[in-house]
Amino acid sequence: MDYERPNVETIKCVVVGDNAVGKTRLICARACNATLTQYQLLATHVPTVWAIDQYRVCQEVLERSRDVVDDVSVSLRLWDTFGDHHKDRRFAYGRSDVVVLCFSIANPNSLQHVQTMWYPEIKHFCPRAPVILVGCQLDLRYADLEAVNRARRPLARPIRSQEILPPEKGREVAKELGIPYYETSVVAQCGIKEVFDNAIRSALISRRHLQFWKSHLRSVRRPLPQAPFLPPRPPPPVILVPDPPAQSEDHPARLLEEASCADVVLVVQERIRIYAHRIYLSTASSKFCDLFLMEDGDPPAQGRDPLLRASSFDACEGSGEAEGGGMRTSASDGTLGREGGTDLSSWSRAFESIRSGVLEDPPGYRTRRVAVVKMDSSVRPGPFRAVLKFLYTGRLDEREPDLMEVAHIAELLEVFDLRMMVANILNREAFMNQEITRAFHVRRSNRVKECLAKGTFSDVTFVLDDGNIKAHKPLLISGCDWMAAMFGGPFLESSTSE
Ligand SMILES: Nc1nc2c(ncn2[C@@H]2O[C@H](COP(=O)(O)OP(=O)(O)OP(=O)(O)O)[C@@H](O)[C@H]2O)c(=O)[nH]1
Repeated sequence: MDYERPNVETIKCVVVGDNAVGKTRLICARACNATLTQYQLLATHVPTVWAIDQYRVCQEVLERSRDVVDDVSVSLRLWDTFGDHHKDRRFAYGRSDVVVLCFSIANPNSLQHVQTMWYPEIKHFCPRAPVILVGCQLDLRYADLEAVNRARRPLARPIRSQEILPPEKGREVAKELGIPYYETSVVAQCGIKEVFDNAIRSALISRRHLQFWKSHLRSVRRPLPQAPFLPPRPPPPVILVPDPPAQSEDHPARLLEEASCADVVLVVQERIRIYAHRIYLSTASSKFCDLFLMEDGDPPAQGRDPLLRASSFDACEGSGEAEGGGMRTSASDGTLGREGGTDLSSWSRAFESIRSGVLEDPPGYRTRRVAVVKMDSSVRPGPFRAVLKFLYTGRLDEREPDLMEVAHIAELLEVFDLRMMVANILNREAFMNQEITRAFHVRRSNRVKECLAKGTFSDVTFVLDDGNIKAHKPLLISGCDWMAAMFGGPFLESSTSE
Protein backbone atom coordinates (compact mmCIF):
# COMPACT_ATOMS: atom_id res chain seq x y z
CA MET A 1 0.00 0.00 0.00
CA ASP A 2 1.08 3.59 -0.71
CA TYR A 3 0.50 4.55 2.89
CA GLU A 4 3.70 2.74 3.76
CA ARG A 5 5.83 4.17 0.94
CA PRO A 6 8.19 6.89 2.13
CA ASN A 7 7.97 10.38 0.55
CA VAL A 8 4.70 9.59 -1.17
CA GLU A 9 2.02 12.02 -0.13
CA THR A 10 -1.40 10.46 0.02
CA ILE A 11 -4.06 12.99 -0.84
CA LYS A 12 -7.71 12.38 -0.10
CA CYS A 13 -9.75 14.38 -2.56
CA VAL A 14 -13.52 14.48 -2.03
CA VAL A 15 -15.70 15.40 -4.97
CA VAL A 16 -19.04 17.02 -4.13
CA GLY A 17 -21.81 18.84 -5.99
CA ASP A 18 -25.43 18.56 -7.08
CA ASN A 19 -26.93 15.43 -8.63
CA ALA A 20 -25.94 14.68 -12.20
CA VAL A 21 -23.44 17.54 -12.55
CA GLY A 22 -20.81 15.05 -13.69
CA LYS A 23 -18.85 14.12 -10.53
CA THR A 24 -18.65 10.39 -11.19
CA ARG A 25 -17.69 10.90 -14.83
CA LEU A 26 -14.97 13.32 -13.82
CA ILE A 27 -13.57 10.87 -11.28
CA CYS A 28 -13.72 8.00 -13.78
CA ALA A 29 -11.96 10.11 -16.40
CA ARG A 30 -9.08 10.70 -13.95
CA ALA A 31 -9.04 7.35 -12.20
CA CYS A 32 -9.68 4.94 -15.10
CA ASN A 33 -9.04 7.17 -18.11
CA ALA A 34 -12.61 6.32 -19.07
CA THR A 35 -13.47 8.18 -22.24
CA LEU A 36 -16.93 8.03 -23.66
CA THR A 37 -18.49 9.71 -26.63
CA GLN A 38 -21.02 12.39 -25.88
CA TYR A 39 -23.86 10.10 -26.89
CA GLN A 40 -22.65 7.19 -24.74
CA LEU A 41 -22.39 9.63 -21.84
CA LEU A 42 -25.78 11.14 -22.39
CA ALA A 43 -27.48 7.79 -22.53
CA THR A 44 -25.96 6.39 -19.36
CA HIS A 45 -26.53 8.46 -16.25
CA VAL A 46 -27.01 6.24 -13.22
CA PRO A 47 -26.77 8.09 -9.90
CA THR A 48 -23.66 6.55 -8.38
CA VAL A 49 -21.06 6.72 -5.75
CA TRP A 50 -17.81 5.57 -7.20
CA ALA A 51 -16.69 2.84 -4.80
CA ILE A 52 -13.58 3.49 -2.76
CA ASP A 53 -12.90 -0.21 -3.11
CA GLN A 54 -11.88 0.39 -6.68
CA TYR A 55 -8.36 1.17 -5.45
CA ARG A 56 -8.09 -2.29 -3.93
CA VAL A 57 -9.60 -4.38 -6.68
CA CYS A 58 -8.55 -2.64 -9.87
CA GLN A 59 -4.86 -2.56 -10.71
CA GLU A 60 -5.29 0.19 -13.34
CA VAL A 61 -7.07 2.46 -10.88
CA LEU A 62 -4.30 1.95 -8.36
CA GLU A 63 -1.65 2.65 -10.98
CA ARG A 64 -3.36 5.83 -12.13
CA SER A 65 -3.74 7.09 -8.57
CA ARG A 66 0.03 7.60 -8.51
CA ASP A 67 1.26 10.87 -9.86
CA VAL A 68 4.12 13.33 -9.59
CA VAL A 69 3.20 17.00 -9.18
CA ASP A 70 5.92 19.64 -8.84
CA ASP A 71 8.44 16.84 -8.13
CA VAL A 72 6.34 15.47 -5.30
CA SER A 73 5.15 11.86 -5.57
CA VAL A 74 1.53 11.59 -4.61
CA SER A 75 -1.11 8.95 -4.30
CA LEU A 76 -4.46 10.50 -5.10
CA ARG A 77 -7.48 8.97 -3.40
CA LEU A 78 -10.67 10.16 -5.03
CA TRP A 79 -13.93 10.00 -3.09
CA ASP A 80 -17.23 10.22 -4.87
CA THR A 81 -20.32 11.42 -2.98
CA PHE A 82 -24.09 11.52 -3.39
CA GLY A 83 -25.39 14.72 -4.94
CA ASP A 84 -28.57 14.47 -2.89
CA HIS A 85 -28.60 17.43 -0.51
CA HIS A 86 -30.15 15.48 2.38
CA LYS A 87 -27.63 12.63 2.45
CA ASP A 88 -25.10 12.51 5.25
CA ARG A 89 -21.59 12.94 3.80
CA ARG A 90 -19.65 13.36 7.05
CA PHE A 91 -17.85 10.02 6.50
CA ALA A 92 -16.66 11.15 3.07
CA TYR A 93 -15.47 14.55 4.35
CA GLY A 94 -13.54 13.05 7.27
CA ARG A 95 -9.78 13.71 7.05
CA SER A 96 -10.07 15.05 3.49
CA ASP A 97 -7.09 17.00 2.11
CA VAL A 98 -8.90 18.86 -0.62
CA VAL A 99 -12.51 19.19 -1.82
CA VAL A 100 -13.42 19.46 -5.52
CA LEU A 101 -16.76 21.27 -5.63
CA CYS A 102 -18.59 20.66 -8.93
CA PHE A 103 -21.48 22.31 -10.71
CA SER A 104 -22.72 21.92 -14.25
CA ILE A 105 -22.30 24.84 -16.65
CA ALA A 106 -25.66 23.75 -18.12
CA ASN A 107 -27.45 24.00 -14.76
CA PRO A 108 -27.55 27.46 -13.11
CA ASN A 109 -29.20 25.97 -9.98
CA SER A 110 -26.18 23.77 -9.40
CA LEU A 111 -23.99 26.90 -9.32
CA GLN A 112 -26.39 28.63 -6.97
CA HIS A 113 -26.22 25.62 -4.61
CA VAL A 114 -22.43 26.00 -4.54
CA GLN A 115 -22.89 29.14 -2.45
CA THR A 116 -26.06 28.33 -0.59
CA MET A 117 -25.46 24.70 0.29
CA TRP A 118 -22.14 23.11 -0.68
CA TYR A 119 -19.57 25.62 0.44
CA PRO A 120 -21.18 26.03 3.92
CA GLU A 121 -21.35 22.22 4.23
CA ILE A 122 -17.68 21.83 3.32
CA LYS A 123 -16.67 24.55 5.76
CA HIS A 124 -18.72 22.82 8.42
CA PHE A 125 -17.21 19.35 8.00
CA CYS A 126 -13.67 20.15 6.95
CA PRO A 127 -12.98 23.84 7.58
CA ARG A 128 -9.24 23.60 6.84
CA ALA A 129 -9.44 21.69 3.54
CA PRO A 130 -8.77 23.82 0.46
CA VAL A 131 -11.62 23.88 -2.04
CA ILE A 132 -11.53 23.99 -5.85
CA LEU A 133 -14.57 25.03 -7.89
CA VAL A 134 -15.16 23.08 -11.11
CA GLY A 135 -17.64 23.87 -13.88
CA CYS A 136 -18.37 20.47 -15.50
CA GLN A 137 -19.77 19.66 -18.95
CA LEU A 138 -17.91 22.52 -20.61
CA ASP A 139 -18.49 20.97 -24.04
CA LEU A 140 -22.20 21.82 -23.78
CA ARG A 141 -21.33 25.51 -24.19
CA TYR A 142 -20.29 24.76 -27.77
CA ALA A 143 -22.59 21.82 -28.54
CA ASP A 144 -25.61 21.63 -30.81
CA LEU A 145 -28.12 21.54 -27.95
CA GLU A 146 -30.94 20.30 -30.14
CA ALA A 147 -28.92 17.21 -31.03
CA VAL A 148 -27.85 16.79 -27.39
CA ASN A 149 -31.46 16.95 -26.17
CA ARG A 150 -32.55 14.45 -28.78
CA ALA A 151 -29.86 12.03 -27.59
CA ARG A 152 -30.68 12.38 -23.87
CA ARG A 153 -32.92 9.97 -22.04
CA PRO A 154 -36.59 10.64 -22.80
CA LEU A 155 -37.46 11.91 -19.32
CA ALA A 156 -34.38 14.10 -18.91
CA ARG A 157 -35.10 17.81 -18.74
CA PRO A 158 -34.01 19.44 -21.99
CA ILE A 159 -31.00 21.73 -21.82
CA ARG A 160 -31.86 25.25 -22.99
CA SER A 161 -29.29 27.53 -24.52
CA GLN A 162 -30.20 30.42 -22.20
CA GLU A 163 -29.27 28.23 -19.22
CA ILE A 164 -25.70 27.68 -20.36
CA LEU A 165 -23.46 29.65 -17.99
CA PRO A 166 -20.62 31.77 -19.33
CA PRO A 167 -17.19 31.27 -17.71
CA GLU A 168 -17.54 34.63 -15.92
CA LYS A 169 -20.37 33.31 -13.75
CA GLY A 170 -18.24 30.50 -12.33
CA ARG A 171 -15.27 32.84 -11.95
CA GLU A 172 -17.38 35.37 -10.03
CA VAL A 173 -18.52 32.78 -7.51
CA ALA A 174 -14.99 31.40 -7.15
CA LYS A 175 -13.68 34.91 -6.57
CA GLU A 176 -16.30 35.55 -3.92
CA LEU A 177 -15.35 32.35 -2.12
CA GLY A 178 -11.63 32.97 -2.67
CA ILE A 179 -11.00 29.62 -4.36
CA PRO A 180 -9.52 28.63 -7.75
CA TYR A 181 -11.85 27.93 -10.68
CA TYR A 182 -11.55 25.40 -13.51
CA GLU A 183 -13.79 24.05 -16.22
CA THR A 184 -13.83 20.48 -17.49
CA SER A 185 -15.36 18.29 -20.12
CA VAL A 186 -15.19 14.55 -20.06
CA VAL A 187 -16.38 14.48 -23.68
CA ALA A 188 -13.74 16.90 -24.93
CA GLN A 189 -11.14 15.44 -22.50
CA CYS A 190 -10.38 18.90 -21.33
CA GLY A 191 -9.35 20.30 -17.96
CA ILE A 192 -9.38 16.91 -16.16
CA LYS A 193 -5.66 16.71 -15.43
CA GLU A 194 -5.56 20.40 -14.60
CA VAL A 195 -8.32 20.08 -12.00
CA PHE A 196 -6.71 17.19 -10.15
CA ASP A 197 -3.11 18.44 -10.46
CA ASN A 198 -4.16 21.76 -8.96
CA ALA A 199 -6.29 20.07 -6.32
CA ILE A 200 -3.13 18.14 -5.36
CA ARG A 201 -1.14 21.42 -5.30
CA SER A 202 -3.71 23.02 -2.98
CA ALA A 203 -3.63 20.00 -0.69
CA LEU A 204 0.19 19.91 -0.62
CA ILE A 205 0.48 23.66 0.09
CA SER A 206 -1.94 23.29 2.96
CA ARG A 207 0.05 20.31 4.24
CA ARG A 208 3.31 22.26 3.92
CA HIS A 209 1.97 24.78 6.45
CA LEU A 210 1.26 22.07 8.97
CA GLN A 211 4.21 19.75 8.27
CA PHE A 212 6.91 22.39 7.68
CA TRP A 213 9.71 19.88 8.12
CA LYS A 214 8.78 18.12 4.84
CA SER A 215 11.44 19.74 2.64
CA HIS A 216 10.32 17.93 -0.52
CA LEU A 217 7.13 20.05 -0.47
CA ARG A 218 9.09 23.27 -0.96
CA SER A 219 8.86 23.14 -4.74
CA VAL A 220 5.06 22.90 -4.78
CA ARG A 221 3.46 25.82 -6.62
CA ARG A 222 0.13 27.51 -6.02
CA PRO A 223 -2.74 26.29 -8.21
CA LEU A 224 -2.04 27.43 -11.77
CA PRO A 225 -4.51 29.23 -14.00
CA GLN A 226 -6.25 27.08 -16.58
CA ALA A 227 -5.14 27.21 -20.21
CA PRO A 228 -7.89 28.66 -22.40
CA PHE A 229 -10.17 26.07 -23.92
CA LEU A 230 -10.01 25.78 -27.68
CA PRO A 231 -13.57 25.09 -28.75
CA PRO A 232 -14.00 22.40 -31.37
CA ARG A 233 -13.86 23.68 -34.90
CA PRO A 234 -17.42 24.36 -36.06
CA PRO A 235 -18.60 22.34 -39.03
CA PRO A 236 -17.76 24.01 -42.34
CA PRO A 237 -20.52 26.37 -43.46
CA VAL A 238 -22.90 24.97 -46.03
CA ILE A 239 -22.52 27.17 -49.07
CA LEU A 240 -25.01 26.43 -51.77
CA VAL A 241 -23.67 27.51 -55.10
CA PRO A 242 -26.50 27.70 -57.59
CA ASP A 243 -25.98 25.96 -60.89
CA PRO A 244 -24.76 28.34 -63.54
CA PRO A 245 -27.46 29.41 -65.96
CA ALA A 246 -27.85 26.76 -68.64
CA GLN A 247 -26.85 28.99 -71.52
CA SER A 248 -24.66 31.76 -70.26
CA GLU A 249 -23.92 32.74 -73.85
CA ASP A 250 -27.53 33.84 -74.18
CA HIS A 251 -27.12 36.49 -71.52
CA PRO A 252 -25.45 39.19 -73.63
CA ALA A 253 -28.05 38.67 -76.36
CA ARG A 254 -30.82 39.05 -73.78
CA LEU A 255 -29.17 42.21 -72.52
CA LEU A 256 -29.44 43.62 -76.02
CA GLU A 257 -33.16 42.91 -76.06
CA GLU A 258 -33.87 44.19 -72.55
CA ALA A 259 -31.75 47.33 -72.76
CA SER A 260 -30.81 47.18 -69.05
CA CYS A 261 -28.20 49.79 -68.23
CA ALA A 262 -28.00 50.88 -71.87
CA ASP A 263 -25.66 53.81 -72.40
CA VAL A 264 -25.94 54.05 -76.19
CA VAL A 265 -28.98 54.59 -78.39
CA LEU A 266 -28.45 53.59 -82.02
CA VAL A 267 -30.88 55.36 -84.31
CA VAL A 268 -31.58 53.45 -87.51
CA GLN A 269 -33.40 55.00 -90.44
CA GLU A 270 -34.42 58.06 -88.42
CA ARG A 271 -37.10 56.30 -86.38
CA ILE A 272 -35.91 53.00 -84.93
CA ARG A 273 -33.96 53.15 -81.71
CA ILE A 274 -31.88 50.27 -80.51
CA TYR A 275 -30.47 50.39 -76.98
CA ALA A 276 -26.93 49.14 -76.63
CA HIS A 277 -23.89 49.20 -74.33
CA ARG A 278 -20.55 50.88 -74.93
CA ILE A 279 -18.57 48.06 -73.31
CA TYR A 280 -20.06 45.40 -75.60
CA LEU A 281 -19.85 47.44 -78.79
CA SER A 282 -16.37 48.72 -78.22
CA THR A 283 -14.79 45.40 -77.18
CA ALA A 284 -16.15 43.76 -80.36
CA SER A 285 -15.73 46.57 -82.88
CA SER A 286 -12.75 48.87 -83.09
CA LYS A 287 -14.87 51.41 -85.00
CA PHE A 288 -17.28 51.73 -82.10
CA CYS A 289 -14.37 51.76 -79.67
CA ASP A 290 -12.80 54.73 -81.45
CA LEU A 291 -16.12 56.51 -81.63
CA PHE A 292 -16.73 56.28 -77.88
CA LEU A 293 -13.15 57.10 -76.96
CA MET A 294 -13.39 60.26 -79.05
CA GLU A 295 -16.75 61.05 -77.52
CA ASP A 296 -15.12 60.80 -74.10
CA GLY A 297 -12.60 63.38 -75.32
CA ASP A 298 -9.72 60.94 -75.50
CA PRO A 299 -7.10 62.32 -77.86
CA PRO A 300 -6.95 60.03 -80.85
CA ALA A 301 -3.21 59.70 -81.34
CA GLN A 302 -1.69 59.67 -77.85
CA GLY A 303 -2.38 57.82 -74.72
CA ARG A 304 -4.71 55.34 -76.31
CA ASP A 305 -4.63 51.70 -75.72
CA PRO A 306 -3.03 49.98 -78.72
CA LEU A 307 -5.32 46.98 -78.29
CA LEU A 308 -8.41 49.07 -78.42
CA ARG A 309 -7.17 51.24 -81.21
CA ALA A 310 -8.63 50.66 -84.63
CA SER A 311 -6.69 50.55 -87.83
CA SER A 312 -9.59 52.33 -89.45
CA PHE A 313 -9.10 55.19 -87.10
CA ASP A 314 -5.42 55.42 -87.93
CA ALA A 315 -6.35 56.16 -91.52
CA CYS A 316 -8.21 59.34 -90.63
CA GLU A 317 -6.35 60.26 -87.49
CA GLY A 318 -4.96 63.39 -89.16
CA SER A 319 -8.32 64.77 -90.10
CA GLY A 320 -9.35 67.97 -88.44
CA GLU A 321 -12.57 66.50 -87.10
CA ALA A 322 -10.96 63.79 -85.09
CA GLU A 323 -8.41 66.07 -83.57
CA GLY A 324 -8.73 69.13 -81.42
CA GLY A 325 -11.95 67.99 -79.87
CA GLY A 326 -13.80 68.07 -83.18
CA MET A 327 -15.67 64.93 -82.16
CA ARG A 328 -17.03 66.36 -78.95
CA THR A 329 -20.75 66.10 -78.73
CA SER A 330 -22.96 69.07 -78.94
CA ALA A 331 -24.73 70.52 -75.98
CA SER A 332 -27.95 68.74 -75.40
CA ASP A 333 -31.15 69.92 -73.83
CA GLY A 334 -31.53 66.46 -72.39
CA THR A 335 -34.35 65.19 -74.57
CA LEU A 336 -33.65 62.14 -76.60
CA GLY A 337 -34.28 62.61 -80.28
CA ARG A 338 -33.07 66.15 -80.57
CA GLU A 339 -31.42 66.72 -83.91
CA GLY A 340 -27.86 67.94 -84.25
CA GLY A 341 -24.70 66.64 -82.60
CA THR A 342 -21.36 65.93 -84.27
CA ASP A 343 -21.34 65.00 -87.91
CA LEU A 344 -19.48 61.72 -88.47
CA SER A 345 -20.14 61.14 -92.16
CA SER A 346 -16.65 62.17 -93.23
CA TRP A 347 -15.03 59.96 -90.55
CA SER A 348 -16.94 56.75 -91.11
CA ARG A 349 -19.41 55.45 -93.64
CA ALA A 350 -21.26 53.62 -90.88
CA PHE A 351 -22.34 56.65 -88.83
CA GLU A 352 -24.04 59.93 -89.53
CA SER A 353 -23.74 61.71 -86.22
CA ILE A 354 -23.29 61.36 -82.48
CA ARG A 355 -24.68 63.49 -79.70
CA SER A 356 -25.41 63.33 -76.03
CA GLY A 357 -28.91 62.57 -74.84
CA VAL A 358 -30.83 61.72 -71.72
CA LEU A 359 -32.74 58.49 -71.33
CA GLU A 360 -35.46 57.81 -68.82
CA ASP A 361 -34.61 54.58 -67.10
CA PRO A 362 -37.79 52.55 -66.72
CA PRO A 363 -36.83 50.42 -63.68
CA GLY A 364 -36.10 53.35 -61.40
CA TYR A 365 -37.72 56.17 -63.41
CA ARG A 366 -34.50 58.04 -63.18
CA THR A 367 -32.72 59.76 -66.04
CA ARG A 368 -29.38 58.67 -67.43
CA ARG A 369 -26.95 60.14 -69.99
CA VAL A 370 -26.57 58.19 -73.20
CA ALA A 371 -24.75 58.61 -76.50
CA VAL A 372 -27.18 58.87 -79.38
CA VAL A 373 -25.54 57.51 -82.52
CA LYS A 374 -27.33 57.94 -85.80
CA MET A 375 -26.45 55.17 -88.21
CA ASP A 376 -25.90 55.67 -91.93
CA SER A 377 -29.13 55.66 -93.92
CA SER A 378 -28.03 52.53 -95.82
CA VAL A 379 -28.15 50.52 -92.57
CA ARG A 380 -31.39 48.53 -92.31
CA PRO A 381 -32.81 47.53 -88.94
CA GLY A 382 -33.16 43.75 -89.46
CA PRO A 383 -29.60 43.02 -90.63
CA PHE A 384 -28.27 45.63 -88.20
CA ARG A 385 -29.78 43.67 -85.31
CA ALA A 386 -28.00 40.55 -86.60
CA VAL A 387 -24.74 42.52 -86.63
CA LEU A 388 -25.34 43.77 -83.10
CA LYS A 389 -26.10 40.24 -81.97
CA PHE A 390 -22.74 39.20 -83.38
CA LEU A 391 -21.04 42.09 -81.55
CA TYR A 392 -22.60 40.87 -78.29
CA THR A 393 -22.27 37.10 -78.74
CA GLY A 394 -19.76 36.39 -81.50
CA ARG A 395 -22.43 34.32 -83.33
CA LEU A 396 -24.29 34.67 -86.58
CA ASP A 397 -27.44 32.71 -87.31
CA GLU A 398 -27.03 30.69 -90.51
CA ARG A 399 -30.72 31.22 -91.29
CA GLU A 400 -30.34 35.01 -91.31
CA PRO A 401 -32.42 36.09 -94.33
CA ASP A 402 -30.38 39.16 -95.32
CA LEU A 403 -26.85 37.84 -95.25
CA MET A 404 -25.69 40.23 -97.94
CA GLU A 405 -26.97 43.19 -95.94
CA VAL A 406 -25.22 41.84 -92.85
CA ALA A 407 -22.00 41.66 -94.84
CA HIS A 408 -22.55 45.24 -96.00
CA ILE A 409 -22.94 46.58 -92.45
CA ALA A 410 -19.99 44.48 -91.30
CA GLU A 411 -17.99 46.13 -94.07
CA LEU A 412 -19.10 49.61 -92.95
CA LEU A 413 -18.22 48.87 -89.32
CA GLU A 414 -15.03 47.07 -90.36
CA VAL A 415 -16.01 43.92 -88.52
CA PHE A 416 -14.04 41.60 -90.72
CA ASP A 417 -14.76 38.43 -88.72
CA LEU A 418 -18.44 38.86 -89.38
CA ARG A 419 -17.87 39.37 -93.07
CA MET A 420 -15.87 36.15 -93.09
CA MET A 421 -18.68 34.34 -91.30
CA VAL A 422 -21.14 35.45 -93.94
CA ALA A 423 -18.74 34.23 -96.64
CA ASN A 424 -18.42 30.86 -94.87
CA ILE A 425 -22.19 30.46 -94.73
CA LEU A 426 -22.59 31.39 -98.37
CA ASN A 427 -19.80 28.91 -99.28
CA ARG A 428 -21.52 26.21 -97.20
CA GLU A 429 -18.61 26.17 -94.80
CA ALA A 430 -20.53 27.44 -91.78
CA PHE A 431 -18.77 24.88 -89.56
CA MET A 432 -15.69 27.10 -89.76
CA ASN A 433 -17.56 29.87 -87.97
CA GLN A 434 -17.16 28.08 -84.64
CA GLU A 435 -13.46 28.86 -84.79
CA ILE A 436 -14.23 32.52 -85.51
CA THR A 437 -16.59 32.62 -82.52
CA ARG A 438 -13.89 31.14 -80.31
CA ALA A 439 -11.30 33.67 -81.49
CA PHE A 440 -13.90 36.45 -81.01
CA HIS A 441 -14.34 35.52 -77.34
CA VAL A 442 -10.60 35.34 -76.69
CA ARG A 443 -10.14 38.77 -78.22
CA ARG A 444 -13.12 40.18 -76.36
CA SER A 445 -11.95 38.89 -73.00
CA ASN A 446 -8.52 40.47 -73.55
CA ARG A 447 -10.15 43.78 -74.39
CA VAL A 448 -12.47 43.55 -71.41
CA LYS A 449 -9.45 42.97 -69.19
CA GLU A 450 -7.82 46.10 -70.64
CA CYS A 451 -10.98 48.11 -70.03
CA LEU A 452 -11.23 46.81 -66.48
CA ALA A 453 -7.61 47.62 -65.75
CA LYS A 454 -7.98 51.19 -67.04
CA GLY A 455 -11.60 51.76 -66.13
CA THR A 456 -12.40 52.56 -69.77
CA PHE A 457 -16.16 52.86 -70.40
CA SER A 458 -16.86 51.88 -66.79
CA ASP A 459 -20.25 52.92 -65.46
CA VAL A 460 -19.97 51.76 -61.86
CA THR A 461 -17.34 52.03 -59.16
CA PHE A 462 -17.14 49.59 -56.26
CA VAL A 463 -15.85 51.46 -53.22
CA LEU A 464 -13.84 49.10 -51.00
CA ASP A 465 -11.88 49.65 -47.80
CA ASP A 466 -8.60 49.48 -49.64
CA GLY A 467 -9.51 51.28 -52.86
CA ASN A 468 -12.00 51.56 -55.69
CA ILE A 469 -12.70 49.16 -58.53
CA LYS A 470 -14.24 50.40 -61.74
CA ALA A 471 -16.50 47.95 -63.53
CA HIS A 472 -19.20 47.66 -66.17
CA LYS A 473 -22.80 47.02 -65.24
CA PRO A 474 -23.70 45.31 -68.55
CA LEU A 475 -20.91 42.76 -68.10
CA LEU A 476 -21.88 42.17 -64.48
CA ILE A 477 -25.55 41.81 -65.37
CA SER A 478 -24.90 39.22 -68.03
CA GLY A 479 -22.35 37.32 -65.93
CA CYS A 480 -24.12 37.06 -62.59
CA ASP A 481 -27.77 36.68 -61.57
CA TRP A 482 -27.28 38.64 -58.33
CA MET A 483 -25.70 41.53 -60.17
CA ALA A 484 -28.53 41.36 -62.70
CA ALA A 485 -31.03 41.68 -59.85
CA MET A 486 -29.10 44.57 -58.33
CA PHE A 487 -28.39 46.60 -61.46
CA GLY A 488 -31.24 45.52 -63.69
CA GLY A 489 -34.09 45.89 -61.21
CA PRO A 490 -35.71 48.78 -59.38
CA PHE A 491 -32.93 49.00 -56.80
CA LEU A 492 -31.08 52.26 -56.25
CA GLU A 493 -27.89 50.63 -57.56
CA SER A 494 -29.37 50.44 -61.07
CA SER A 495 -29.13 54.20 -61.37
CA THR A 496 -26.16 55.04 -59.16
CA SER A 497 -22.60 54.88 -60.29
CA GLU A 498 -20.99 54.04 -56.94
N1 LIG B 1 -21.82 16.68 -22.23
C1 LIG B 1 -21.31 16.21 -21.09
N2 LIG B 1 -22.08 15.52 -20.27
C2 LIG B 1 -21.54 15.04 -19.12
C3 LIG B 1 -20.20 15.26 -18.80
N3 LIG B 1 -19.96 14.65 -17.60
C4 LIG B 1 -21.12 14.10 -17.23
N4 LIG B 1 -22.08 14.34 -18.14
C5 LIG B 1 -23.49 13.99 -18.10
O1 LIG B 1 -23.93 14.12 -16.79
C6 LIG B 1 -24.61 12.91 -16.41
C7 LIG B 1 -24.33 12.70 -14.94
O2 LIG B 1 -23.00 12.40 -14.80
P1 LIG B 1 -22.50 11.71 -13.47
O3 LIG B 1 -21.02 11.78 -13.48
O4 LIG B 1 -23.11 10.37 -13.29
O5 LIG B 1 -23.11 12.74 -12.43
P2 LIG B 1 -22.96 12.77 -10.86
O6 LIG B 1 -22.65 14.17 -10.50
O7 LIG B 1 -22.00 11.73 -10.42
O8 LIG B 1 -24.43 12.46 -10.43
P3 LIG B 1 -24.92 11.75 -9.04
O9 LIG B 1 -24.20 10.48 -8.98
O10 LIG B 1 -26.38 11.64 -9.27
O11 LIG B 1 -24.61 12.68 -7.96
C8 LIG B 1 -24.03 11.86 -17.34
O12 LIG B 1 -24.93 10.85 -17.65
C9 LIG B 1 -23.79 12.62 -18.56
O13 LIG B 1 -25.02 12.66 -19.25
C10 LIG B 1 -19.41 16.03 -19.70
O14 LIG B 1 -18.22 16.30 -19.51
N5 LIG B 1 -20.02 16.49 -20.83
